Amino acid sequence: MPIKESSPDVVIIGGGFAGVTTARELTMRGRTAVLLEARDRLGGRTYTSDHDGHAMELGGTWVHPLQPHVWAEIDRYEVETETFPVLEGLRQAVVSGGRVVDLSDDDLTKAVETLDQYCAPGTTLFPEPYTGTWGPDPQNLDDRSMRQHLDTLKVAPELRDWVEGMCCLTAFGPLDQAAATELFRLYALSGWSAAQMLAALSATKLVKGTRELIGAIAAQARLADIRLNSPVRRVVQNGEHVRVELTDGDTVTAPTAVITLPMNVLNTVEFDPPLSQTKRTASAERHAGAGMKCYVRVKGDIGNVAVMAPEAQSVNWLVTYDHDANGSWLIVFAANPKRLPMSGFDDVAGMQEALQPLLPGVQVESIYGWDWSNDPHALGTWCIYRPGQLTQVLPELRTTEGRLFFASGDSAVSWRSSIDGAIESGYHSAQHVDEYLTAAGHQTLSPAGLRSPVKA
Ligand SMILES: Cc1cc2nc3c(=O)[nH]c(=O)nc-3n(C[C@H](O)[C@H](O)[C@H](O)COP(=O)(O)OP(=O)(O)OC[C@H]3O[C@@H](n4cnc5c(N)ncnc54)[C@H](O)[C@@H]3O)c2cc1C
Repeated sequence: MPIKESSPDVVIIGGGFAGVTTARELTMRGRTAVLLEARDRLGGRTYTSDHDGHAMELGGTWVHPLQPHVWAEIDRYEVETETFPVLEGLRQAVVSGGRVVDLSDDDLTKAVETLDQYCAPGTTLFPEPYTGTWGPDPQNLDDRSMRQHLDTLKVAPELRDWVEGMCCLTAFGPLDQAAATELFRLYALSGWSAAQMLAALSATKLVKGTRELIGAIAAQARLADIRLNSPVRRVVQNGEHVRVELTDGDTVTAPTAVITLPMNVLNTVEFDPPLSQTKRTASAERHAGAGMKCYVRVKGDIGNVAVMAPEAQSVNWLVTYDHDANGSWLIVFAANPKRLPMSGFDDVAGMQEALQPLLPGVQVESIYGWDWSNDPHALGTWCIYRPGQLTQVLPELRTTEGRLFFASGDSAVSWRSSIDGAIESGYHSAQHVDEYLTAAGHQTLSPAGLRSPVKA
């Protein structure tokens, strides 16, 4: 049915995990929705792409049982997971003092203990991390950057450089722009344990990719009319409804709308009346996540290796993804792509130069990745707040404005900046919309798929 003719209960803007979960949860409540997604695919900042025989994750990848919402979905749809990277025989190293220092098991234990030390304020700052609240902050840590907090760490250079590399991986942006509290929060969510945090952030992935999971959720959103290639340009609230205008001139009207746009993208859509000043300021300032993740094909079998590097290096982490007789695929993370001596994903020589400090002598054959920061529908990577944004921005990003409800991994209660957070926000937004519609007297449908097979 053309969008013009449909009259759903809700318009959902955005088809990432937040939007698709909202659509499914609304279906479960007998509510109809039109979901408008700008891209030609679902998934948003998760993107499983087939390349060289691999289902490569160009965006969100790692999931973990400590993340309750995504794990419940994995369990529900019986999605297969696998451990990654291959820990057995993994050579771990850190770039320190201009050389590659191999880390023994003892060294790694010390490095993880140093990370515990770095994250220790998370114990008092986030005593109940799953509630999205925070404790007293007499030292005003909310205003501290990761860089400033690193400067308080007095340890051996190799340990400091390893922890600095971890900060780069988490911030995925310049360390003076990322809030120290972001790492404390992840530590608290992981049971106040650096070892568990490392596992939560990089140990488990989906065998067939995140597309299998979002596909399973979308398949159950039976009362949602999911429209791809449907970029929204304007959202107008007037009287009894919300009118959503697409760039192609089409419109869709409903009593409510759920906005799942990334925080950095909010200002690219016109809202009438305008969104709150705090939401607009947050979107203009952006969060700090602006790094580059890509897959790099190198010559020869380099074995299973993971190398961490501090901020002075243009590449801050690499890990073997796979290898065969002819070569290996690496996953490469650069927290600050402006430091990279390369012009684009076709600049093999630039990437080869960037990798030398981590893997001396390595020869690069090709690069495969996605430029999230210049992607108009993302304008950044995962959401890492700047100093001060936790207290000044987060509660407001979730706040309903009239008939507009907000859901996003960027404003989730617990595992914000992850797939889990996006799913969690979808649960909440659907519940809030349903309550609103019920209070306003809108009847629910009995969705065909949910009707009881038992005849009275
Ligand atoms: C490189 C990278 C690595 C990551 N690694 C991990 C990881 O390992 N584990 C993890 O849990 N998380 C990871 N994340 C974070 C995770 O992917 C996100 O937090 C999560 O996917 C966000 O989901 P969302 O639905 O809130 O937002 P999005 O996925 O961004 O969805 C928003 C949707 O809105 C659409 N949209 C934008 N503008 C418009 C418009 N005008 N009209 C209509 N639609 C529009 C977008 O196209 C998009 O589909 C990573 C992210 C990146 C970028």
